[in-house]
Amino acid sequence: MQETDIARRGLVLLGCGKMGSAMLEGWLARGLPPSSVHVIDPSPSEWLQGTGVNLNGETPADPALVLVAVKPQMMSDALPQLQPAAGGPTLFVSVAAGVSLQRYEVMLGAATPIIRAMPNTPAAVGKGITAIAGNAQVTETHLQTAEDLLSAVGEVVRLEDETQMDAVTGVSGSGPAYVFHMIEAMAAAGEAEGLAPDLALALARATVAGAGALAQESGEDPGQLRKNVTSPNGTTQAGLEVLMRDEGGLRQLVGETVHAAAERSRELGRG
Ligand SMILES: NC(=O)C1=CN([C@@H]2O[C@H](COP(=O)(O)OP(=O)(O)OC[C@H]3O[C@@H](n4cnc5c(N)ncnc54)[C@H](O)[C@@H]3O)[C@@H](O)[C@H]2O)C=CC1
Ligand SMILES: O=C(O)[C@@H]1CCC=N1
Repeated sequence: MQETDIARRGLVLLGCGKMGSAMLEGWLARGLPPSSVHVIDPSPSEWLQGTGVNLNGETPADPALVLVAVKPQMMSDALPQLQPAAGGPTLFVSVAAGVSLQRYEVMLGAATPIIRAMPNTPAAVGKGITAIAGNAQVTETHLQTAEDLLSAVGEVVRLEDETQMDAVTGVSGSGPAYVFHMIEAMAAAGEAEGLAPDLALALARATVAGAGALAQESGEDPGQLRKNVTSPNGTTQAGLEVLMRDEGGLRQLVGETVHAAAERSRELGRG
Protein backbone atom coordinates (compact mmCIF):
# COMPACT_ATOMS: atom_id res chain seq x y z
CA MET A 1 0.00 0.00 0.00
CA GLN A 2 1.30 3.49 -0.90
CA GLU A 3 2.11 6.19 1.66
CA THR A 4 -1.43 7.53 2.01
CA ASP A 5 -3.43 9.87 4.20
CA ILE A 6 -4.28 6.80 6.26
CA ALA A 7 -0.62 5.92 6.74
CA ARG A 8 0.06 9.54 7.88
CA ARG A 9 -3.02 10.38 10.02
CA GLY A 10 -3.83 6.88 11.20
CA LEU A 11 -6.66 4.41 11.01
CA VAL A 12 -8.72 3.45 14.07
CA LEU A 13 -10.24 -0.03 13.98
CA LEU A 14 -13.11 -0.43 16.42
CA GLY A 15 -13.56 -4.18 16.95
CA CYS A 16 -11.07 -6.66 15.57
CA GLY A 17 -12.76 -10.04 15.53
CA LYS A 18 -13.18 -12.23 12.48
CA MET A 19 -14.00 -9.51 9.91
CA GLY A 20 -11.74 -6.81 11.37
CA SER A 21 -8.85 -9.30 11.47
CA ALA A 22 -9.51 -10.48 7.92
CA MET A 23 -9.22 -6.91 6.62
CA LEU A 24 -6.31 -5.97 8.86
CA GLU A 25 -4.40 -9.08 7.78
CA GLY A 26 -4.91 -8.06 4.15
CA TRP A 27 -3.83 -4.43 4.73
CA LEU A 28 -0.71 -5.37 6.69
CA ALA A 29 0.24 -7.94 4.04
CA ARG A 30 -0.05 -5.17 1.44
CA GLY A 31 2.21 -2.77 3.30
CA LEU A 32 0.04 -0.62 5.60
CA PRO A 33 2.45 0.26 8.45
CA PRO A 34 1.25 -1.35 11.73
CA SER A 35 2.24 1.87 13.54
CA SER A 36 -0.54 3.74 11.69
CA VAL A 37 -3.25 1.36 12.93
CA HIS A 38 -4.96 1.88 16.32
CA VAL A 39 -7.17 -1.01 17.38
CA ILE A 40 -9.78 -0.88 20.14
CA ASP A 41 -10.91 -4.33 21.21
CA PRO A 42 -11.46 -5.56 24.79
CA SER A 43 -10.58 -9.16 23.80
CA PRO A 44 -7.63 -8.95 21.40
CA SER A 45 -6.62 -12.24 19.78
CA GLU A 46 -3.07 -13.57 20.07
CA TRP A 47 -2.63 -12.89 16.35
CA LEU A 48 -3.62 -9.24 16.84
CA GLN A 49 -1.22 -8.83 19.75
CA GLY A 50 1.61 -10.04 17.52
CA THR A 51 0.93 -7.64 14.62
CA GLY A 52 2.64 -4.56 16.07
CA VAL A 53 -0.44 -2.33 15.76
CA ASN A 54 -1.31 0.10 18.60
CA LEU A 55 -3.68 -1.78 20.84
CA ASN A 56 -6.21 -0.30 23.28
CA GLY A 57 -4.14 2.86 23.81
CA GLU A 58 -4.88 6.47 23.09
CA THR A 59 -6.21 7.04 19.56
CA PRO A 60 -5.41 10.01 17.28
CA ALA A 61 -7.81 12.96 17.70
CA ASP A 62 -8.66 13.16 13.98
CA PRO A 63 -7.63 9.93 12.27
CA ALA A 64 -8.09 9.74 8.50
CA LEU A 65 -10.54 6.93 8.97
CA VAL A 66 -12.43 5.02 11.67
CA LEU A 67 -13.37 1.50 10.62
CA VAL A 68 -16.20 0.10 12.73
CA ALA A 69 -16.24 -3.72 12.87
CA VAL A 70 -18.17 -4.58 16.03
CA LYS A 71 -21.38 -6.63 16.02
CA PRO A 72 -24.56 -4.64 15.34
CA GLN A 73 -25.78 -5.56 18.84
CA MET A 74 -22.62 -3.99 20.41
CA MET A 75 -22.82 -0.79 18.39
CA SER A 76 -24.51 1.49 20.91
CA ASP A 77 -22.01 0.47 23.64
CA ALA A 78 -18.91 0.63 21.45
CA LEU A 79 -19.38 3.62 19.13
CA PRO A 80 -19.82 6.50 21.64
CA GLN A 81 -16.12 6.26 22.64
CA LEU A 82 -15.26 7.55 19.14
CA GLN A 83 -17.76 10.41 19.26
CA PRO A 84 -14.89 12.98 19.73
CA ALA A 85 -13.64 12.17 16.21
CA ALA A 86 -17.11 12.71 14.70
CA GLY A 87 -18.26 15.86 12.91
CA GLY A 88 -14.74 16.71 11.66
CA PRO A 89 -12.57 15.53 8.79
CA THR A 90 -12.54 11.89 9.95
CA LEU A 91 -14.34 9.48 7.65
CA PHE A 92 -16.31 6.72 9.43
CA VAL A 93 -16.69 3.41 7.62
CA SER A 94 -18.80 0.66 9.17
CA VAL A 95 -19.05 -2.95 8.08
CA ALA A 96 -21.83 -3.92 10.52
CA ALA A 97 -24.67 -5.84 8.93
CA GLY A 98 -28.03 -4.10 8.97
CA VAL A 99 -27.04 -0.87 10.72
CA SER A 100 -28.35 2.00 8.55
CA LEU A 101 -26.61 5.27 7.74
CA GLN A 102 -29.46 7.01 9.51
CA ARG A 103 -28.67 5.15 12.75
CA TYR A 104 -25.03 6.23 12.51
CA GLU A 105 -26.11 9.81 11.95
CA VAL A 106 -28.14 9.64 15.16
CA MET A 107 -25.10 8.31 17.06
CA LEU A 108 -22.37 10.45 15.41
CA GLY A 109 -24.23 13.52 14.16
CA ALA A 110 -25.47 14.17 10.62
CA ALA A 111 -22.41 16.33 9.84
CA THR A 112 -20.17 13.24 9.97
CA PRO A 113 -19.17 11.58 6.68
CA ILE A 114 -20.21 7.93 7.05
CA ILE A 115 -19.84 5.05 4.63
CA ARG A 116 -21.63 1.78 5.11
CA ALA A 117 -19.65 -1.11 3.69
CA MET A 118 -20.27 -4.83 3.33
CA PRO A 119 -17.00 -6.78 2.88
CA ASN A 120 -16.41 -10.53 3.16
CA THR A 121 -13.74 -12.66 4.82
CA PRO A 122 -11.78 -13.58 1.63
CA ALA A 123 -10.36 -10.06 2.22
CA ALA A 124 -7.80 -11.88 4.40
CA VAL A 125 -6.17 -13.22 1.22
CA GLY A 126 -6.82 -10.14 -0.95
CA LYS A 127 -9.85 -11.75 -2.65
CA GLY A 128 -12.72 -10.00 -0.91
CA ILE A 129 -15.49 -7.96 -2.45
CA THR A 130 -16.92 -4.95 -0.66
CA ALA A 131 -20.00 -2.89 -1.53
CA ILE A 132 -20.14 0.71 -0.27
CA ALA A 133 -22.76 3.44 0.11
CA GLY A 134 -22.33 6.81 1.81
CA ASN A 135 -24.46 9.45 3.55
CA ALA A 136 -25.02 13.00 2.25
CA GLN A 137 -21.72 14.24 3.78
CA VAL A 138 -19.67 11.78 1.79
CA THR A 139 -17.75 13.33 -1.11
CA GLU A 140 -16.04 11.73 -4.08
CA THR A 141 -12.75 12.08 -2.17
CA HIS A 142 -14.20 10.14 0.79
CA LEU A 143 -15.45 7.40 -1.54
CA GLN A 144 -12.02 7.20 -3.13
CA THR A 145 -10.32 7.00 0.27
CA ALA A 146 -12.58 4.09 1.24
CA GLU A 147 -12.06 2.46 -2.15
CA ASP A 148 -8.28 2.77 -1.89
CA LEU A 149 -8.32 1.06 1.48
CA LEU A 150 -10.84 -1.64 0.63
CA SER A 151 -9.46 -2.36 -2.83
CA ALA A 152 -6.21 -3.38 -1.11
CA VAL A 153 -8.09 -6.49 0.03
CA GLY A 154 -10.21 -7.19 -3.05
CA GLU A 155 -12.79 -5.64 -5.36
CA VAL A 156 -14.99 -2.68 -4.42
CA VAL A 157 -18.40 -1.84 -5.87
CA ARG A 158 -20.41 1.33 -5.24
CA LEU A 159 -24.15 0.99 -4.62
CA GLU A 160 -26.64 3.47 -6.05
CA ASP A 161 -28.90 3.03 -3.08
CA GLU A 162 -28.23 1.97 0.52
CA THR A 163 -31.29 -0.31 0.51
CA GLN A 164 -29.37 -2.67 -1.82
CA MET A 165 -27.07 -3.45 1.12
CA ASP A 166 -29.41 -6.12 2.55
CA ALA A 167 -29.33 -8.11 -0.70
CA VAL A 168 -25.54 -7.62 -0.95
CA THR A 169 -25.18 -8.97 2.58
CA GLY A 170 -27.24 -12.05 1.64
CA VAL A 171 -25.14 -12.73 -1.47
CA SER A 172 -21.51 -11.74 -0.81
CA GLY A 173 -21.28 -10.80 2.89
CA SER A 174 -22.62 -14.15 4.07
CA GLY A 175 -21.81 -15.94 0.79
CA PRO A 176 -18.39 -17.36 1.73
CA ALA A 177 -20.14 -19.46 4.40
CA TYR A 178 -22.39 -21.06 1.76
CA VAL A 179 -19.37 -21.91 -0.35
CA PHE A 180 -17.48 -23.33 2.63
CA HIS A 181 -20.51 -25.47 3.37
CA MET A 182 -20.43 -26.66 -0.25
CA ILE A 183 -16.85 -27.82 0.37
CA GLU A 184 -17.96 -29.62 3.54
CA ALA A 185 -20.86 -31.26 1.68
CA MET A 186 -18.70 -32.37 -1.27
CA ALA A 187 -16.06 -33.78 1.09
CA ALA A 188 -18.69 -35.70 3.07
CA ALA A 189 -20.14 -37.04 -0.19
CA GLY A 190 -16.67 -38.14 -1.30
CA GLU A 191 -16.24 -40.01 1.97
CA ALA A 192 -19.64 -41.65 1.47
CA GLU A 193 -18.33 -42.87 -1.91
CA GLY A 194 -15.37 -44.53 -0.17
CA LEU A 195 -12.60 -41.88 -0.22
CA ALA A 196 -10.38 -41.26 2.83
CA PRO A 197 -11.43 -38.05 4.68
CA ASP A 198 -8.18 -36.16 3.88
CA LEU A 199 -8.35 -37.01 0.22
CA ALA A 200 -12.06 -36.15 -0.04
CA LEU A 201 -11.43 -32.77 1.60
CA ALA A 202 -8.41 -32.03 -0.61
CA LEU A 203 -10.46 -32.81 -3.74
CA ALA A 204 -13.44 -30.74 -2.62
CA ARG A 205 -11.36 -27.74 -1.55
CA ALA A 206 -9.23 -27.64 -4.72
CA THR A 207 -12.31 -28.10 -6.91
CA VAL A 208 -14.19 -25.17 -5.37
CA ALA A 209 -11.07 -22.98 -5.38
CA GLY A 210 -10.21 -23.96 -8.97
CA ALA A 211 -13.76 -23.47 -10.25
CA GLY A 212 -13.90 -20.07 -8.50
CA ALA A 213 -10.59 -19.01 -10.06
CA LEU A 214 -11.72 -20.19 -13.52
CA ALA A 215 -15.06 -18.36 -13.19
CA GLN A 216 -13.21 -15.19 -12.16
CA GLU A 217 -10.26 -15.30 -14.53
CA SER A 218 -11.78 -16.66 -17.77
CA GLY A 219 -14.51 -14.00 -17.90
CA GLU A 220 -16.73 -16.74 -19.38
CA ASP A 221 -20.40 -16.98 -18.47
CA PRO A 222 -20.74 -19.49 -15.57
CA GLY A 223 -23.49 -21.32 -17.47
CA GLN A 224 -21.06 -21.89 -20.36
CA LEU A 225 -18.34 -23.05 -17.97
CA ARG A 226 -20.84 -25.54 -16.55
CA LYS A 227 -21.69 -26.78 -20.07
CA ASN A 228 -17.96 -27.17 -20.82
CA VAL A 229 -17.74 -29.78 -18.04
CA THR A 230 -20.90 -31.59 -19.05
CA SER A 231 -20.46 -34.33 -21.68
CA PRO A 232 -23.75 -35.50 -23.21
CA ASN A 233 -25.01 -38.43 -21.23
CA GLY A 234 -21.85 -38.41 -19.12
CA THR A 235 -21.12 -38.29 -15.39
CA THR A 236 -21.68 -34.54 -14.86
CA GLN A 237 -25.06 -34.68 -16.56
CA ALA A 238 -26.07 -37.47 -14.18
CA GLY A 239 -24.94 -35.36 -11.21
CA LEU A 240 -26.53 -32.11 -12.41
CA GLU A 241 -29.87 -33.82 -13.00
CA VAL A 242 -30.02 -34.24 -9.21
CA LEU A 243 -28.68 -30.77 -8.36
CA MET A 244 -31.06 -29.03 -10.81
CA ARG A 245 -34.07 -31.26 -10.42
CA ASP A 246 -37.54 -29.99 -11.39
CA GLU A 247 -36.29 -26.41 -11.79
CA GLY A 248 -35.80 -26.56 -8.02
CA GLY A 249 -32.77 -28.15 -6.40
CA LEU A 250 -29.80 -25.94 -5.65
CA ARG A 251 -31.18 -22.78 -7.35
CA GLN A 252 -34.25 -22.84 -5.14
CA LEU A 253 -32.28 -23.66 -2.00
CA VAL A 254 -29.77 -20.87 -2.67
CA GLY A 255 -32.66 -18.46 -3.36
CA GLU A 256 -34.20 -19.27 0.00
CA THR A 257 -30.78 -19.05 1.70
CA VAL A 258 -29.95 -15.59 0.33
CA HIS A 259 -33.48 -14.38 1.05
CA ALA A 260 -33.23 -15.50 4.71
CA ALA A 261 -29.89 -13.69 5.12
CA ALA A 262 -31.18 -10.50 3.44
CA GLU A 263 -34.31 -10.58 5.60
CA ARG A 264 -32.16 -10.92 8.73
CA SER A 265 -30.18 -7.88 7.58
CA ARG A 266 -33.47 -5.94 7.15
CA GLU A 267 -34.54 -7.11 10.63
CA LEU A 268 -31.23 -5.92 12.18
CA GLY A 269 -31.85 -2.59 10.44
CA ARG A 270 -35.16 -2.22 12.23
CA GLY A 271 -33.15 -2.49 15.48
N1 LIG B 1 -17.66 -12.23 9.76
C1 LIG B 1 -18.02 -11.86 8.53
O1 LIG B 1 -17.89 -12.62 7.56
C2 LIG B 1 -18.55 -10.48 8.27
C3 LIG B 1 -18.90 -9.64 9.32
N2 LIG B 1 -19.40 -8.40 9.05
C4 LIG B 1 -19.74 -7.50 10.16
O2 LIG B 1 -18.56 -7.29 10.90
C5 LIG B 1 -18.89 -7.02 12.25
C6 LIG B 1 -18.05 -7.90 13.15
O3 LIG B 1 -18.35 -9.25 12.86
P1 LIG B 1 -17.32 -10.40 13.25
O4 LIG B 1 -15.94 -9.91 13.06
O5 LIG B 1 -17.78 -11.60 12.55
O6 LIG B 1 -17.64 -10.51 14.82
P2 LIG B 1 -16.63 -10.88 16.00
O7 LIG B 1 -17.46 -11.21 17.18
O8 LIG B 1 -15.64 -11.89 15.51
O9 LIG B 1 -15.85 -9.51 16.28
C7 LIG B 1 -16.36 -8.45 17.01
C8 LIG B 1 -15.21 -7.89 17.84
O10 LIG B 1 -15.68 -6.74 18.53
C9 LIG B 1 -15.05 -6.71 19.80
N3 LIG B 1 -15.78 -5.85 20.72
C10 LIG B 1 -16.80 -6.15 21.55
N4 LIG B 1 -17.20 -5.07 22.26
C11 LIG B 1 -16.40 -4.05 21.87
C12 LIG B 1 -16.29 -2.69 22.25
N5 LIG B 1 -17.10 -2.15 23.16
N6 LIG B 1 -15.33 -1.94 21.63
C13 LIG B 1 -14.52 -2.46 20.71
N7 LIG B 1 -14.57 -3.76 20.31
C14 LIG B 1 -15.51 -4.53 20.89
C15 LIG B 1 -15.02 -8.17 20.23
O11 LIG B 1 -14.04 -8.40 21.23
C16 LIG B 1 -14.69 -8.86 18.90
O12 LIG B 1 -13.29 -9.05 18.73
C17 LIG B 1 -20.37 -7.29 12.41
O13 LIG B 1 -21.04 -6.07 12.51
C18 LIG B 1 -20.75 -8.04 11.15
O14 LIG B 1 -22.07 -7.73 10.75
C19 LIG B 1 -19.54 -7.92 7.78
C20 LIG B 1 -19.22 -8.71 6.72
C21 LIG B 1 -18.75 -10.07 6.86
O1 LIG C 1 -23.39 -13.26 9.82
C1 LIG C 1 -23.35 -12.02 9.91
O2 LIG C 1 -24.25 -11.39 10.49
C2 LIG C 1 -22.19 -11.29 9.28
C3 LIG C 1 -22.63 -10.30 8.24
C4 LIG C 1 -22.26 -10.88 6.92
C5 LIG C 1 -21.42 -12.02 7.27
N1 LIG C 1 -21.34 -12.20 8.56
